[in-house]
Amino acid sequence: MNISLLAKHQKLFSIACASLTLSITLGIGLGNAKPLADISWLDIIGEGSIALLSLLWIFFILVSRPPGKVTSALIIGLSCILFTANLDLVDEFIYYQEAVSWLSMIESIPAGLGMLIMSYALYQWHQEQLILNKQLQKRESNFRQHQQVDFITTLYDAEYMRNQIDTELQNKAQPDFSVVMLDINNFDLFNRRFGHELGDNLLREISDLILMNLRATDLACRYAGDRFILLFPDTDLEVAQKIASQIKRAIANIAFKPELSADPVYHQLTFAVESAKFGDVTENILQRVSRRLELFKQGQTS
Ligand SMILES: Nc1nc2c(ncn2[C@@H]2O[C@H](COP(=O)(O)OP(=O)(O)OP(=O)(O)O)[C@@H](O)[C@H]2O)c(=O)[nH]1
Repeated sequence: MNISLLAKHQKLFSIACASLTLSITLGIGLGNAKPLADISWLDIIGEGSIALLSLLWIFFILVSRPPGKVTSALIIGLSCILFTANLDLVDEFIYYQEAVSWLSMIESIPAGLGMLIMSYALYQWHQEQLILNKQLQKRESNFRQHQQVDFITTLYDAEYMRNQIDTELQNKAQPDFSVVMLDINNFDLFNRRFGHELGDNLLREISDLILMNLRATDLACRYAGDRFILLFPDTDLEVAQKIASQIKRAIANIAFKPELSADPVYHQLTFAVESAKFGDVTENILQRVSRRLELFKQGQTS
């Protein structure tokens, strides 16, 4: 839930408010109050809860979803339902005059329309989720654990990678996966020159570039500081090396422009690759790839 999202939904917020006020003023303005004895409190509870829940749903959608087609359709659909629910609620307290009996006849139309719009919104939401799932695939393997997500890059952390390597080792008698460790060169210098906040932005941008260059089955995690770790299932050393080189080239060719400056800063990565061996345990693989990376960093050869 993100209350600041409300500011991005001013139009949708106005539509929901308009539906609320219009239904109440229409109902009250065109009718006369019922005597207390004629009021059915059971109906009020039923119809009131529909109106209240529609309002709650509108609120939670507005503070949870970014602007877009799906959010708009959900709010417009719910506002129509809210309109009918409110008219229903209000007419528990009033009698309509003869001249406006049409109001009772048409009051359920917005709800029907709202359900139709909501159905369209839910279908679009489903399509949106399919696309998001595809993007998520490279960020997570077959297990979801949100506490293990790195706050800055939104990649999973080292612990998650350890669990995934454990799973790979347990699943196969002869392990056939490779692991790549990547480190940004001179990241400390970048931090000192441009500040930590821009350093965080750079980590995010590099994570996105890494993800773009992975295959659907690969997994990227943030290992520590300016270090990332990748898991390539069913992949030998040679192929892993090739993909890591593509990532390194992609990042080396991107012109990062910190502080709205037109002067680009280019970044180099150093990486090391290791393949799992028969009888390996996770920590051995991580130590090997980390040691190899340190060697490369000293010579800056990869
Ligand atoms: N902005 C930002 N900086 C971080 C974060 N985590 C670690 N760092 C910084 O990353 C830098 C890592 O420094 P080093 O390990 O010396 O890495 P380096 O400067 O790239 O040096 P080489 O790897 O030898 O090229 C330090 O300045 C840390 O403060 C983070 O989450 N955000």
